Amino acid sequence: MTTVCVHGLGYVGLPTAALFAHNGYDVVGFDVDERKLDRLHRRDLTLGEADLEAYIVEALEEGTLTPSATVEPADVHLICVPTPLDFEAERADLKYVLSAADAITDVLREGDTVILESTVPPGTTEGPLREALERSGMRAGEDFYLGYSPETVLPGDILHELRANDRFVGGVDEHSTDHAAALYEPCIDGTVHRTPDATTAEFVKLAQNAYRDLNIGFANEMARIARDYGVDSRAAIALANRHSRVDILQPGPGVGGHCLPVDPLFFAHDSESLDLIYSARRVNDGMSQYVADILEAELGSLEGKRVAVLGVAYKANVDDTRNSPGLKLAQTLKQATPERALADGGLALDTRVADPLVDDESLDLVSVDDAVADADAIVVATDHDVFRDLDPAAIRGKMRGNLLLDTKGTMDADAWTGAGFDVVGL
Ligand SMILES: NC(=O)c1ccc[n+]([C@@H]2O[C@H](COP(=O)([O-])OP(=O)(O)OC[C@H]3O[C@@H](n4cnc5c(N)ncnc54)[C@H](O)[C@@H]3O)[C@@H](O)[C@H]2O)c1
Ligand SMILES: CC(=O)N[C@@H]1[C@@H](OP(=O)(O)OP(=O)(O)OC[C@H]2O[C@@H](n3ccc(=O)[nH]c3=O)[C@H](O)[C@@H]2O)O[C@H](CO)[C@@H](O)[C@@H]1O
Repeated sequence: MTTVCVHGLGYVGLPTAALFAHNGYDVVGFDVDERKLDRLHRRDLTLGEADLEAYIVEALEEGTLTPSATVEPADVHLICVPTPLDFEAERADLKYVLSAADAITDVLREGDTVILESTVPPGTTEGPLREALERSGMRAGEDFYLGYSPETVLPGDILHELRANDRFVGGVDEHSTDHAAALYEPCIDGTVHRTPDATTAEFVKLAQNAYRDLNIGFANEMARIARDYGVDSRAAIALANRHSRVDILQPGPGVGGHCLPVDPLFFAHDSESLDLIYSARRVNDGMSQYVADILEAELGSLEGKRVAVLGVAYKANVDDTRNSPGLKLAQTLKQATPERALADGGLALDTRVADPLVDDESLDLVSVDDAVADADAIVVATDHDVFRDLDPAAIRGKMRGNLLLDTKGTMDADAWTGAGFDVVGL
């Protein structure tokens, strides 16, 4: 039986380990975080995706997936470790990838395959990763196989996308590409595309996320322009999308998560040709200030006002707050009352933040009821289903004011207007 060692059991590595374990491979999951391994041994999974949790637990129960605190020799090593970006330097921090490579070097045998799945700047597999692995004394493409295959699953729908998405696989030579592709082919329903080389596969991953960030940036710019013309941006976008060659995404309070605000900037690692990519980042990052400006315009002034921000998960129906637009908006609002006004005896803006899906003591969250109590305005920053179930009349009864600023276009505007709200969107 082919043995696989997965390095890094996070959002990407754990589902991937389970995928291989369910498809006839004998999988060891290695992570440097012993608490994570402990939780896996106790079957304590909190991924927020029930079908995925069941799938992982099944692999653990069947013994085809074994969590391990040591790196084991294996026919295949899959690297799924973090690749943070140093925003100032615009350089990816490859220390986790290189430390995984060092660990692999200790157990690497002739004929083994190493595949990097983490998102990285183009050239990482052919360059630093290859160099680190060849310290074993073996040559990539000759003594062992080396390739890159990006993960493209959408958080919120990971199990389905893990099996359904097409995959891109590029090796440092043709044999490496073939070995890596043959590994994934029996496990997924999507097509495995062989890319000309590893660098192209790395590039494709970044292109996908940069394109999505750009498209959302365009939608956000449309929303700003539409407001200037008194046009409903979402209605206009829906109509524009009726054209078979137009597919504009939706405006919102910013682009959050672990990937879209970060990955496009990986292109800057060894290129100075970025332009639109920076513009999209600027537009998307500017949305929290834009939403704060709309709020101020609608309320007349922010001084002494109470605002409820609903939603700090970075997107609908997840509990992940990394690069959260809702948190950034709350932060922007907290800094919104000018010091001058405060010095003149003015009152600061009181912002209260709620998200029933997020359980994080460091965030100072309150319940939705507490957030809206005596509030002048509600700003919806995440399109969770639970917010659509809120009762507008009951909420109106608790509030001082009647403004609903729905940045995601998710609430039933007629129902909220009917309950006495002024509903404003992006
Ligand atoms: N989260 C996503 O939706 C997503 C999707 C596609 C690609 N990616 C990319 O996949 C990579 C992993 O992301 P993630 O979200 O799974 O990260 P994560 O933080 O959830 O998990 C990474 C895991 O790696 C472990 N780790 C760190 N160094 C290690 C080492 N040397 N050896 C073994 N384990 C180590 C950490 O303890 C952690 O458990 C990143 O490059 C990310 O950009 C993420
Ligand atoms: C190309 C692509 O599809 N990549 C996906 C992406 O996953 P993600 O979860 O980060 O992506 P999104 O769901 O797009 O959310 C991001 C933010 O954009 C906001 N948004 C979204 C749509 C819209 O119309 N208007 C918006 O404003 C949303 O609220 C949220 O804040 O990266 C993963 C890791 O690389 C990939 O694996 C995964 O395939």
